[in-house]
Amino acid sequence: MGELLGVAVLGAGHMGADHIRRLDRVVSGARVAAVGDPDPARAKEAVAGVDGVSVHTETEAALDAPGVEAVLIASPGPAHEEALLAAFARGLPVLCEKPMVPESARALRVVEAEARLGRRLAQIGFMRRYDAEYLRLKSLLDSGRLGRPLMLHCVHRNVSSPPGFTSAMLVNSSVAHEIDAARWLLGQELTAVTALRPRPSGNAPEGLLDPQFVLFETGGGALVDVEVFVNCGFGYQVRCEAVCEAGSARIGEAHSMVVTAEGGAREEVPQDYLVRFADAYDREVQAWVDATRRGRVTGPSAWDGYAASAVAEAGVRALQSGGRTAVEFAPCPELYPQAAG
Ligand SMILES: NC(=O)C1=CN([C@@H]2O[C@H](COP(=O)(O)OP(=O)(O)OC[C@H]3O[C@@H](n4cnc5c(N)ncnc54)[C@H](O)[C@@H]3O)[C@@H](O)[C@H]2O)C=CC1
Ligand SMILES: O=C1[C@@H](O)[C@H](O)[C@@H](O)[C@H](O)[C@H]1O
Repeated sequence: MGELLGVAVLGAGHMGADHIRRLDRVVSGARVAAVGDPDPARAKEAVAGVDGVSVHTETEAALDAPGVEAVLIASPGPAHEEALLAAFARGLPVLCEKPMVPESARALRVVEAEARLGRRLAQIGFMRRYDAEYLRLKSLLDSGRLGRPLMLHCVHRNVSSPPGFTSAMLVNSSVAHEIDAARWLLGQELTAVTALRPRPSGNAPEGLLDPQFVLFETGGGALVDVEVFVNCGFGYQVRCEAVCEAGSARIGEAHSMVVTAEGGAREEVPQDYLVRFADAYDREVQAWVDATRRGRVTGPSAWDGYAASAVAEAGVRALQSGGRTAVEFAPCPELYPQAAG
């Protein structure tokens, strides 16, 4: 391994460009060695000012480029399976943006490929596990001070959805974060889901079921509800309140500035996830680089990625049918000791 971990970044769009900047200027111990994106203009724009990086339009060429020792996948979800399997075939450690693979059958193929290797190579980009507020909530719940958790009430709002965002993506791209966070916070699997569709907002693109209200049941008897609203228009808001036997705890309101002036108080609302979760992405990527340089793989696993996809898939079926839908899981390979979270 070189002095700095050489990373190939696949996908140089919104997230990929931000991760390239992060690897180049924020985290220590790594450098961007190669970028792969079928759109060379986008790739070149993302690497402007980055030294020693080669740009490729093919995944394989980026992974085989000189100096590549690890891979960060930030291409669209449907491209992740191929990229993960190509990284596994080369024994390269991977940080893969969520959703690991949107379809659960294909996500399972990734789990099975890693299990065949007999060692973990993949960390999945559920960055909320690295957010300071989520970490405090997790630590409080784990301490038992509030007793057993009974319910999580979650809110997930985006200013607007990107072009091509579908009704299913509200569940398998946006609520995917709450699915992982709930499994991790509660240490319980999500076993059934019901999805309700209120009247769509007039601000949502024609045909998009936005907002949605998604209710999960857990194996331990808790309930998790999520309001997801990806064209709310006013800001990026992610909240979570845990209601337990002996108290409740709420996160998601403490990261903005309140300006008091001219006879009133105005609270700033972040406009997107790159602002709200900036510290979480930094910690996530630093933890990945540090672990990789020590030859270890930590953080959310390929199994967590598969489980999130299986739960989200049941959520999409529930959205279509309007009924309660049970989640079906494949058996968990021994490589992943903790099935839930
Ligand atoms: N953790 C988080 O909070 C967030 C995660 N994401 C995830 O990051 C990933 C990328 O999302 P965005 O950057 O918003 O998308 P984007 O559409 O802005 O960028 C995607 C880029 O990937 C490129 N691309 C397409 N096919 C490719 C392939 N086969 N190999 C390599 N590159 C390819 C496109 O040309 C484009 O430059 C998705 O998985 C998304 O769910 C996105 C936003 C936030
Ligand atoms: O992962 C993300 C996006 O892909 C998704 O579309 C957004 O709804 C989330 O807020 C963001 O964190």
